[in-house]
Amino acid sequence: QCTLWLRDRVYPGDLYYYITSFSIRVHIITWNVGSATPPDDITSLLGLNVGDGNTDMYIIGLQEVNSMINKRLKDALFTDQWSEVCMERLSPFGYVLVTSQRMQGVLLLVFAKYFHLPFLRGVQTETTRTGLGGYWGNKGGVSARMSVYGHTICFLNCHLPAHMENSDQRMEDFESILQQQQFEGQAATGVLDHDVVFWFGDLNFRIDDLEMQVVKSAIDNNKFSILWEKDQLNMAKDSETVLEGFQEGPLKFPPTYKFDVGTNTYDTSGKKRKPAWTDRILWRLRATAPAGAGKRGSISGLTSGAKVTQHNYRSHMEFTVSDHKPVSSIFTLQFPYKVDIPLVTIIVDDEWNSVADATAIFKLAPNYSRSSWDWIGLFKVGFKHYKDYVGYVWAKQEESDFLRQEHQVTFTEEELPKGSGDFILGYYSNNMSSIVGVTEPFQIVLPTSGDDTSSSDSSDVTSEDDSTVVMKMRSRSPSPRKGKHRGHPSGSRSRSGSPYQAQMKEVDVTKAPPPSTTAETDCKSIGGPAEGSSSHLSGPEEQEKNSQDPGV
Ligand SMILES: O=P(O)(O)O[C@H]1[C@H](O)[C@@H](OP(=O)(O)O)[C@H](OP(=O)(O)O)[C@@H](OP(=O)(O)O)[C@H]1O
Repeated sequence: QCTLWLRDRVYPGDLYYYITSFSIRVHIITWNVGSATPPDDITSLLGLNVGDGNTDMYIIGLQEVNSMINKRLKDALFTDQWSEVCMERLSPFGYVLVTSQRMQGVLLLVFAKYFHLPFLRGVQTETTRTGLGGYWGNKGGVSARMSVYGHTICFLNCHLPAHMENSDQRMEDFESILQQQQFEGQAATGVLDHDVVFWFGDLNFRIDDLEMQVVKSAIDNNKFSILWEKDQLNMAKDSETVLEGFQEGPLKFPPTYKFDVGTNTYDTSGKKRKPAWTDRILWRLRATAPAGAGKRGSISGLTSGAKVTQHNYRSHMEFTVSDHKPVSSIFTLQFPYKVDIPLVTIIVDDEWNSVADATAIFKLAPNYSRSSWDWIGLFKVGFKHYKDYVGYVWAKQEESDFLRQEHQVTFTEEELPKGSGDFILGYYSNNMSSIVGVTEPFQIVLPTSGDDTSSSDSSDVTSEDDSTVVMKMRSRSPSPRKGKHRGHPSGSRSRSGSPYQAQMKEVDVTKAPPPSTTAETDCKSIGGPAEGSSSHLSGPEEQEKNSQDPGV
């Protein structure tokens, strides 16, 4: 989890506050899965068998995820098998899918421990196709960016062109991805503007010059250093400006390409590909501001000082379903300060023993911009994503509550699970499209009367075109709240269906650029970087709602 300690005091302008240093642990995986279905057990890939439970985030970048499988599942409103298996394995350990992005076979999944959700803000994703001169998404990059406790991080998963002779093309495509991926917001518009960038994927760089025999003999004798200097990416690091600042750990594992499927034997097919480290994980810290900057409150001065420590960088030979081996790396990211004031605080009793106990109090931060479409979800511990709720209530504020600091919500019997279990409450901000407040786990022990209402997984998949598929979560219930619609809190218009449905409706009708979120205001107010927003709301629909919303 986050370690936190007091380090220093600074006086930026009139503000007086503490700088705290904290760290998060990030586990990154890249794997060209070669259109294979997921293996039964990916425990060792995720390190769940050996981990100390201190990983805060999992970032999983896959390439060559079977598009045909996705197309079939898309019709059935399910997600792809790889996303499913990752969620299945990680959710029991408290990891929730924060965001995902898919472009044909290139898939990026971002997971975090559920209690980090309120501090992961401005989540946005991007895709860039570079296949067929930019028209086809079989090659390219998908990224996810966010601020993590006030520090901007971008994860970029690429599948670059194959083959020995295409080293220059790979570099060109990488540059083109960097140029094209622009996020909304003031401080971090491009990938390289983020405090920390992780770049990984099947980058497809090969080992130049050396004969097959030499390469294989170096591998057999664990003399990888002979190969390092002929690795095209290593060579490019010396000459390509765009690679300045990118760092990579030593390649102490055998080349991860190309294997006969089902074996640990390098390619014996007619193609006879030379082994290569095609699958890589690199990172880059944003250039530190000049000395002295930030003393009087410069934002750039305060965003510098991030430190990345790589704990391991390895391949996983035990996985044989693909012609590539997976590669993983674990990092600690250390930052000089931490934004940890949630926008919404929810207070709940330790136990709900009867329906009458099912209440909670929520408090909004003064700068939080609420929407009348905000809701509070009841999640079973081990939930997979923010739509994976058992029940929900609208985060209603009565007009008479307007000046009060605290607001109460009540769950009715139909929103509660039967039997007992551990649950949390999460406050979903419609403007920010994310959870902005969570409780600690509490127990619900209610009389059992029949079926288990814990939700089952499903997700919606929307497609902008044939090559880009964006997964958006939906309630796990087959048809959430069908036939038991809850009224809208304003009372002036009723809303049927789930909060998800309400949100999707708004997404459909809004085209205007999203507004800055209060999260960003929050960051700025303590000197953090201004952020982009992933909010989908603004424009007429929102204005119409605001005019009816007692809380706005
Ligand atoms: O044609 P594009 O869309 O570029 O895709 C290529 C081709 O399928 C390559 O096969 P071929 O060599 O028959 O052209 C294959 O190389 P290998 O079969 O050598 O692996 C590449 O695999 P990756 O190297 O895994 O990306 C894959 O990315």
